[in-house]
Amino acid sequence: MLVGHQPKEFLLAVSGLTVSFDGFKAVNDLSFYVEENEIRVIIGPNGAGKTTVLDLICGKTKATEGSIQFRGTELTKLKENEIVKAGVGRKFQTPSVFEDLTVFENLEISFPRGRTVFGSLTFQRDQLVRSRVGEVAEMIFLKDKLNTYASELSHGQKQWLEIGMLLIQDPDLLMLDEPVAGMSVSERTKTAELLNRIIKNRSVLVIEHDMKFVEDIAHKVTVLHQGQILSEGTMEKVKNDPKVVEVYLGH
Ligand SMILES: Nc1ncnc2c1ncn2[C@@H]1O[C@H](COP(=O)(O)OP(=O)(O)OP(=O)(O)O)[C@@H](O)[C@H]1O
Repeated sequence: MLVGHQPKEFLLAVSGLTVSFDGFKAVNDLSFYVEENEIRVIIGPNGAGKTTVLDLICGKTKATEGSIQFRGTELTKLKENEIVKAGVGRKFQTPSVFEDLTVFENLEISFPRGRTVFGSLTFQRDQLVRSRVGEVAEMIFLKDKLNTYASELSHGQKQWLEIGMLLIQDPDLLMLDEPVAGMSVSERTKTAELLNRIIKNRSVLVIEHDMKFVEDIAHKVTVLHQGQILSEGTMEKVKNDPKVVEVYLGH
């Protein structure tokens, strides 16, 4: 057993993770480890099990077997809302911002602990929320759009706003499913900049197909194929791995 050997600094330790859908193992005995302040990218062909891995971590899908340890907490036993409270934020592929609210309001309603605070604390809380909204808006390049309705934002700006709505909750692990799909080249560059900035306080787990973007952000890449790891390491290493070229990059 390697238990005593496993270093403590992993933020996320996935081991022996398996999920069967009517006997079909979409994720099959998968193990990988994400460090603090790491950007990990999961790549792989369609149907490899990438989205299912994020579904398992955020509790949307329950594991058939295996373990997901997050800072020592076993996530497979928790409900989705408990996993969010434990510090895991997940963004889905399509933006789900509130179109008829402004950027400010979208960020404000995402601030944790709800809006009802009684008595003298209200003022302090308002100040805190406003300053945090300002900080996050700056980070996601929307500082000058605070009063703009989300419906008027570009697709890329909506994606950033949704990242902001997660950031305002200060998660320790942020999971993003194809964050740059549909973005312009300059928006992609800015998104890479954004991710590199936000990992000072957290780790990021990204599913991505855009290899240029993966090169720009990944500290480490995990290549999935048929629910298992085909290859793992730096982008340089995996892109030169003949197995990866054969099943994914060569196509
Ligand atoms: N709830 C479910 N019930 C049955 N089968 C499922 C379910 N969720 C996923 N699958 C199957 O598991 C496999 C992995 O799907 P998944 O969406 O995780 O792949 P992916 O790597 O994210 O693919 P893509 O790049 O196309 O998004 C697919 O064959 C899919 O049909």
